[in-house]
Amino acid sequence: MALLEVFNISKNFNLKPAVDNVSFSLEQGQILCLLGHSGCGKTSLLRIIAGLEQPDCGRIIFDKQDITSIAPYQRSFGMMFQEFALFPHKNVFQNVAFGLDVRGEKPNIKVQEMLALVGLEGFAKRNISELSGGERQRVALARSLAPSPRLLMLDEPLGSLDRSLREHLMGELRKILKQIGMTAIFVTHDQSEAFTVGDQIAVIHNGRIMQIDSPENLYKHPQNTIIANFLGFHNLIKGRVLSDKGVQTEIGIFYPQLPDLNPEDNITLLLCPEPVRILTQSEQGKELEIIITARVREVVFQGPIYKVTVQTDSRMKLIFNLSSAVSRPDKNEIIRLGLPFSALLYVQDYPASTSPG
Ligand SMILES: Nc1ncnc2c1ncn2[C@@H]1O[C@H](COP(=O)(O)OP(=O)(O)OP(=O)(O)O)[C@@H](O)[C@H]1O
Repeated sequence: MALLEVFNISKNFNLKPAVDNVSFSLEQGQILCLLGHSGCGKTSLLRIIAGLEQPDCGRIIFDKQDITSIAPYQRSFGMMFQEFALFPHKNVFQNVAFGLDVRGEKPNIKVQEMLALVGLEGFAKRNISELSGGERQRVALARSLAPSPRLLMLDEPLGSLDRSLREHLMGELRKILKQIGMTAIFVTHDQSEAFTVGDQIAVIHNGRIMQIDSPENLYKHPQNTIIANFLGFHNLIKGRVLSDKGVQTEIGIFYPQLPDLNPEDNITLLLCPEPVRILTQSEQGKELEIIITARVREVVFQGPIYKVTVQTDSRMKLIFNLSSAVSRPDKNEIIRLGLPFSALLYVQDYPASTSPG
């Protein structure tokens, strides 16, 4: 049974849709990430759920109650923003106690509990100016969790931190939210953040949800070209459906799993960048393997992988992730690459003739 249900929410600003017919549901204790480029409508959607903005149409149900029109404070939701706005003149304890004070609750035990939860025991008397960026974010998290919100909304909470700290804190954040079973919506434009923190990810484009899925499903089965591009997949290959359900492309005829399509339909296939291997000169490809012969154009070492750009005879550029445990291919070398057939996926063109679900 879903805790939060959002039905057909839309919101226009100056006649332009910021949120466009969005529906989704969220179970108790789940973390949903709203992922998308700047300006795609993530914050607007969050503000509508928080009650800070009224939708033009649609309904929001929380714990079986229609909350679409009720005031933000009556929703008992928590929020944490990138500009965490801690009170600089109050110490750590007073900051975390803020939401409890407002409700007239005695803060002592709860504040200590929250500081322990975020790994800041012993920090209660510190001034905010004496904290690092990461410690401030922990205080902000403790402050938003202290009043035990029914739903926590986080808008780019790690955006202002440097990369290594962000990477550390995103894992911590998920652990903390899971430890207390908090239901949360987390807004980010950063794919790795969404993959680390979310149970579910909703990819948003022009105010619409393109796909809502687990991180793994999203990565393994991006449904359309917008999502594939957003996830950083480069190998999008145009093709034409043949009468035997094969697909004619510039680099050969393939037989990927296809939805119900007609012969002569023009479609796009995604060739995933991994797993891929280089075949030796004499080696035959394995059964059920796609083989591509191409010239190496660029090799970039990225730790566990080489990012290898190759160019086929038909001048198509493709990019693959090759394990850096094998020897580095040379620039201009002609190589044969082997990929499993499962690396070739059908992706819907977007915008398409039919709108996404
Ligand atoms: N109060 C407002 N008045 C007018 N236009 C607005 C308002 N709030 C948002 N918009 C517009 O709605 C669109 C979506 O904005 P929103 O802030 O929701 O996007 P976002 O995905 O959160 O972006 P970012 O990641 O940059 O914060 C943008 O085009 C923005 O300019």
